[in-house]
Amino acid sequence: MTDDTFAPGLENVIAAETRLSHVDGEAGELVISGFPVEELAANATYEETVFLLWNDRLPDADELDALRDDLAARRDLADEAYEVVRAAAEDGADAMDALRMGAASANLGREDESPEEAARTAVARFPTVVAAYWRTREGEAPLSPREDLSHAGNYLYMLTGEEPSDAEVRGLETYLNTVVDHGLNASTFTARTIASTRSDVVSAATGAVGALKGPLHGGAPGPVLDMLFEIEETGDPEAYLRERLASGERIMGFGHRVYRVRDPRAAVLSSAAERFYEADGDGEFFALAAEVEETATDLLAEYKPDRPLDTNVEFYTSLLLHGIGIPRDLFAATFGVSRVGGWTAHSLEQLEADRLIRPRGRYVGDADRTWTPLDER
Ligand SMILES: CC(=O)SCCNC(=O)CCNC(=O)[C@H](O)C(C)(C)COP(=O)(O)OP(=O)(O)OC[C@H]1O[C@@H](n2cnc3c(N)ncnc32)[C@H](O)[C@@H]1OP(=O)(O)O
Ligand SMILES: O=C([O-])CC(=O)C(=O)O
Repeated sequence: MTDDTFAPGLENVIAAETRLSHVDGEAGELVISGFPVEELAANATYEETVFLLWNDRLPDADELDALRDDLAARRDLADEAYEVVRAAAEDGADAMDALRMGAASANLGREDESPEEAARTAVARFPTVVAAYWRTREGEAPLSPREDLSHAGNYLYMLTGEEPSDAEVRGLETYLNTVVDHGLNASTFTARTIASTRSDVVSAATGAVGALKGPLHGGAPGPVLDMLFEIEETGDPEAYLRERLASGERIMGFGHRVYRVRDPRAAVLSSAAERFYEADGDGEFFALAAEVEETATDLLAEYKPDRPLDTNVEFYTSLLLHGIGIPRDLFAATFGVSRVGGWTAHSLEQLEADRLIRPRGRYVGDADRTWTPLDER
């Protein structure tokens, strides 16, 4: 017997078993490989986080050194991959399109790698793709990755050409750890679907970039920052937000498929971000953002009383990344630089499960057409 239950958007459908992360949407809690996000985000390096996801335990000191060295040695792209990224930047592609093209080329010269090795190659090379794109777009030559810097530190170095401060590295690591994995979100589901066909990890990560790009998923933080600057200009958060809501627009950085309360990652990112604004004497901008958050949640309750809509991860992502100095146009791609850790771990888990993902559709088209020859239509 077949079950004809239709779940548009697959809402509440359990499509995989995973040990990687658990999202409790009612309580507003996120557990990543056994750790509350608050604990992991603030303490781990990104290398420790990906080790944890790939191995289901924390590394000891030797294992961590070995992973750091291995990732660092994989950072540089093949010349042909740099060409792809350069062509994308010179053609005016946005960062997510460039990342998709670069991701697809990330294992050039290494196509024979095992799934575990391909996972490391993808994680190691995503920052190089994004930084090479950015430098080219800014009219500067891409910088070679530095093996002596951490994953996060090297990404910042490749973007700016300067060695980042410890605070910037810690801020970025907190961000990368916070957003590395989040249940069966759209891009992760995409990666798992691709892996379920016994395809490869780099293909899975490349498809996932395409899913992350959309404004309902990873594309929101750029528009959040634009909104905050526009509100700073007008000086009237309530009037601005009312106008948006009255015209039926969605407020970026709010609402979530699973959370019915404030996304726990908002608190983690907000406290990491606040330090940068205070240190830079820009506390007023941070305070404005907090006022916008409060006003937006009040107005969302007024305009959408039937649906609890609260702050999601993207609101404070925009503030933290801006505070660290990541360019606005790279926010979504920097999300990809983190989430590739989750995508690769899910791909490995799905390869292990070895079950083709293939739901059904409910056919709502015509059922009784007869063919009309071309000259009679
Ligand atoms: C990392 C991430 O992916 S986090 C999400 C990042 N995306 C954003 O911030 C974009 C803004 N938010 C949204 O578009 C949505 O809240 C989503 C896509 C994240 C989740 O949406 P869904 O679970 O599909 O909720 P759904 O679309 O059913 O929304 C329910 C109702 O709330 C409204 N709503 C949801 N989010 C918002 C919002 N941010 N602003 C205004 N209204 C909203 C919808 O318009 C809908 O109203 P309706 O029933 O009157 O049509
Ligand atoms: O879980 C989701 O649907 C979206 C999200 O917050 C994420 O991918 O981090």
